[in-house]
Amino acid sequence: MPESSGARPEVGDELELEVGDVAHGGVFVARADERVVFVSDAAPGEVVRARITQVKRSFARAVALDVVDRAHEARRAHVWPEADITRDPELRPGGAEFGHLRPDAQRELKRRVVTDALARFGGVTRDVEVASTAGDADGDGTGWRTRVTLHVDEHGTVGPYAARSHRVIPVERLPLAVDAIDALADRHRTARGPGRLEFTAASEGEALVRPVPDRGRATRAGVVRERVGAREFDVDQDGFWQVHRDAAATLVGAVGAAIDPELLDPRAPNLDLYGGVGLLATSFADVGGADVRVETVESARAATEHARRNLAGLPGASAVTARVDRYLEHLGRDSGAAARDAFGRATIVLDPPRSGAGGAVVRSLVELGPAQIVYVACDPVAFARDVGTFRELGYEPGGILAFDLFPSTHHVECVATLRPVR
Ligand SMILES: C[S@@+](CC[C@H](N)C(=O)[O-])C[C@H]1O[C@@H](n2cnc3c(N)ncnc32)[C@H](O)[C@@H]1O
Repeated sequence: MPESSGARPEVGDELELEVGDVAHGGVFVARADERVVFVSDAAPGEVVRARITQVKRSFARAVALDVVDRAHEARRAHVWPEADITRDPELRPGGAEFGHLRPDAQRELKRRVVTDALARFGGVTRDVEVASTAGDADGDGTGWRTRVTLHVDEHGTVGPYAARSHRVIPVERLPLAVDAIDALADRHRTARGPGRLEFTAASEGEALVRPVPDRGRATRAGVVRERVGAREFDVDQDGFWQVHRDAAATLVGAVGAAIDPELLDPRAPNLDLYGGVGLLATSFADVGGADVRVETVESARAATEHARRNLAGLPGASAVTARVDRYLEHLGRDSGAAARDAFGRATIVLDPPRSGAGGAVVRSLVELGPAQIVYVACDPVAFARDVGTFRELGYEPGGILAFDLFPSTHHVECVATLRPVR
């Protein structure tokens, strides 16, 4: 067993650490001098030599320099050679925290994070399996990103940032990106800086790059076309779209499967909250037909305008630009008894940003009393907190699914159904 030095760790210290379980954020828990140390580039059970990179009052951070003993059975050479443990940590690009482990082991770690978050913050004891997308079943965790941002430093060097830093790291390849972006980025190794380059590979057309300088004007973002099954969606080059090449289809299918058709009233005021360009509004039509009433609510006006056009083939669909919290407050305040009764028959899908919906939005949703809620979440802790609030207010989770829509990173997507306990 490695020994603790007994002294408070300092930034730059190199220690031998015994690595425990995974924590949220792509790091692993170890201890030095009774202090929790979150170690990156490690794996549970390993003994690593690690360098302390940050010391806070209640915890420290460290990065693994090499594995001293008990290398994890799923450890492999990192899919991004520049991010490998054999490199100086200062020169490792960030954004692929699990790339040193085989995909099955990555999904097992994500399972533990989701399961633990649900128990701790949501009070839900549930083992949630993490599924790969159909296209990734035999994959190695590469070739999936259709959106990539690279940074340009003041010398014109292009690359990702190092982990927890704004230092640009030049790299030979972008293994997590789809081939079209990898090839295009190869032709943009230097650029006029400082600023960033935004790469997009939509389902239709060539991959695109858009320079966004820190000073001065960026070129105007164009519109790209995405295809999901037989449907097409226009989206601004700088607007939100699910990043994994299979994510949109996976989520439309998962939300459609999560909506109970028996509870979907086609004439109720159904809602698709945080709707973007209208992607998940189409799940309502998949379950209940093109005439199902559904309003998609999104704060970015440009996205809502696309949503209106993207959903034009669905007569029951509408799109409004609004912040969800204000939209729900307004509904709660201004609805008469008949409208409130109608909300009791509604199905509501919500897909908030990483920070989750938050207590106020959850309370407003529960006040509307919908028949069923489908919650799509990209942060397990924010999701679990919101599930906890739903439960306090009388909505219980039914099925909870998780998908590995961000292979080789620590991110994971969850989809939960919530119903009132009547
Ligand atoms: C995770 S994305 C989901 C988009 C869409 N459901 C999809 O799958 O393509 C979250 C969306 O919420 C929007 N958004 C963020 N905060 C919001 C708010 N307070 N009210 C309404 N929309 C918001 C963002 O612009 C973004 O389009």
